[in-house]
Amino acid sequence: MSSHIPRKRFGQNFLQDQGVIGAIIAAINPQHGDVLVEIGPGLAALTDPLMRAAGKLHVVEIDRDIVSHLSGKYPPEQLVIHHCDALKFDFGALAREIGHNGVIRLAGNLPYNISTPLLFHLASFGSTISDMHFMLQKEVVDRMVAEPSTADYGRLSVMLQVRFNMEHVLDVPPTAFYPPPKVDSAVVRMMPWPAPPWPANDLVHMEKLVTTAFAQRRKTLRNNLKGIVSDDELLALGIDPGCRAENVTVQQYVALSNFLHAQQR
Ligand SMILES: C[S@@+](CC[C@H](N)C(=O)[O-])C[C@H]1O[C@@H](n2cnc3c(N)ncnc32)[C@H](O)[C@@H]1O
Repeated sequence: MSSHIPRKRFGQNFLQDQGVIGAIIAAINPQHGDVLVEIGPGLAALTDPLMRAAGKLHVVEIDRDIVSHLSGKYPPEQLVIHHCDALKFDFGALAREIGHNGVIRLAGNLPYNISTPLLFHLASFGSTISDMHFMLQKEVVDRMVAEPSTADYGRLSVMLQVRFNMEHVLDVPPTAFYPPPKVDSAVVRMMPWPAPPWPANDLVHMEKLVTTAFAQRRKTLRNNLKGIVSDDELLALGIDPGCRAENVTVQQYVALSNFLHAQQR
């Protein structure tokens, strides 16, 4: 389908570097019989090798032209195409329907314009997804895996690290794509914690708290959480009220959320 004109509004930057494609497939390590789902197959750079290795592949694609191209190229016994918006797609329902014990594997070179909302959408399906491998802007991957007390550490780092064990897999330069994006890219591996090291009692509560804590990065935690928690309560949890949101560890956010949530009940 060399005639396909890449659509900017769908974040279409197609992988063309065989070395990079091989490295991503090696990182995913697909096995025959794996129940694998790819988001945004595009012109099948990853789809083809994933499908061949697993024997069968499900894909979620929004672009009608790409859907008709793929359905003409691959038989439905090998490639099952879900023509829809990944942001609205119910991956939990698909996992219940096709998963191994209700669990699927996910992969994709994600459209960068929706990467953050898509990550939050996917996080909501929890352990129905056994692992995810995604290509994203490098800047987003840096934020996902960031350690506390660094400029990259924020809401995304905390809310993903509490649910997933994450690993930066490789960096990918713009030249690996057609057309080349303006930014560097990176591949990240995300695995739900089998037993969360810091179990949060209510992730919705924690998300609201973390969003409030990071509302103004340069303000102290005391100021951002005014009226929500006292200095004494923060100190009792081992958190310095005079620090900034970026200095608070995931474990401390969990402890704070669990404490405040228990008080509300
Ligand atoms: C960066 S391209 C990757 C294409 C291909 N996997 C590759 O690596 O060459 C992103 C793909 O996601 C698709 N896409 C964009 N927005 C989408 C959405 N909301 N839901 C599902 N697919 C989407 C695009 O049409 C495109 O095929």
